[in-house]
Amino acid sequence: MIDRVNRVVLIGTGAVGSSYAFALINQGVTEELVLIDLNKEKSEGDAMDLNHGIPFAPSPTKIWFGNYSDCQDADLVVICAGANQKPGETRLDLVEKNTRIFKGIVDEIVASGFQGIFLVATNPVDILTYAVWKFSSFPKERVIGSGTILDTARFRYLLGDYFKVDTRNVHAYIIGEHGDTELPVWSHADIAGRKISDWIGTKDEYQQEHLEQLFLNVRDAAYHIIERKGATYYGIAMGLVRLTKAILQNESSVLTVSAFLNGEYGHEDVYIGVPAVVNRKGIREIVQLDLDETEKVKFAHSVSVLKKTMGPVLSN
Ligand SMILES: NC(=O)C1=CN([C@@H]2O[C@H](COP(=O)(O)OP(=O)(O)OC[C@H]3O[C@@H](n4cnc5c(N)ncnc54)[C@H](O)[C@@H]3O)[C@@H](O)[C@H]2O)C=CC1
Ligand SMILES: CC(=O)C(=O)O
Repeated sequence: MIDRVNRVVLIGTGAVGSSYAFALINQGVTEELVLIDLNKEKSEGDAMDLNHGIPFAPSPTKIWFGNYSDCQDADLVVICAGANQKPGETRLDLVEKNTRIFKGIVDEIVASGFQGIFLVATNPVDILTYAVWKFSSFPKERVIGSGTILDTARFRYLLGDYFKVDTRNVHAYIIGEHGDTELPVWSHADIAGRKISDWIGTKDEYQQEHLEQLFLNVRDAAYHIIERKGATYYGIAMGLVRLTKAILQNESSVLTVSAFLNGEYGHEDVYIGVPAVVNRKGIREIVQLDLDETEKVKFAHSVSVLKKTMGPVLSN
């Protein structure tokens, strides 16, 4: 339970940021929420609008349009600022633009005296989480990216839908880059303790090729949504609230986040999506799944694509 006043500072109140703010107050997760955006008018308007919903919230949240000095007393700074993908663009296409934006933002946050935890959602999220770690010089445990939390949620949702079971009984992870090289960990995917591979064939309609297509729908979900409505935001907003709760309420929950690898999974010096135990201190530990050979190769490919992309941008 919350035993002190928690403050969350949100940088970037666009589609993702404002959806996060809305979901956060609806779940009564923090006592204070500060909104910051380059577009001050929008951010100020959001603070007014959200405050008017507080009488309907499960518990009060004090919300205001603020500035970087408010980060000094923050427990968590969540960054959703920056460009999003236009139809046809990949997340990696955003790397240069958003890294430049992040340098300015992180410098301001650090200058405030902030001592809490960074949570990054802006894309390409794995590389920008690495950039925050590098620009801030914070301990790696206190810099977290949303990683594949959304992809894992999409995977569980689609598996639950396919097998007609509650998604909360589906235990399955998407790991790797939050992007085109991500992979499903089929070797450790189960429903209620029974491996997904064992469900195949138990009914005529359960077929392996359907699962392959299901994963492609997970991997390409952002493209499918962006084609239809220009951006995705509700899913990630709820994922960010889930992470916020795990952190502020010291849950030690296992969530797939972008975490710094220092030998885990046989790789180092990269932020990438893996299951990790998340609590008030940030990332307590990475959960190392015993990947099969195919999964190891795919994961290594994902690591190499991230390193190759961020090399020219973050090498100095
Ligand atoms: N990690 C994930 O799973 C997901 C990540 N995203 C990413 O989240 C990011 C934000 O997406 P949207 O909210 O749709 O974009 P948006 O364009 O609606 O909002 C971006 C906001 O950032 C603000 N901003 C830009 N530069 C800033 C600066 N220097 N300081 C403060 N604020 C600044 C803008 O004024 C704008 O309000 C994108 O990079 C997008 O790709 C989106 C969905 C899922
Ligand atoms: C945009 C994005 O990263 C997503 O919806 O997965």
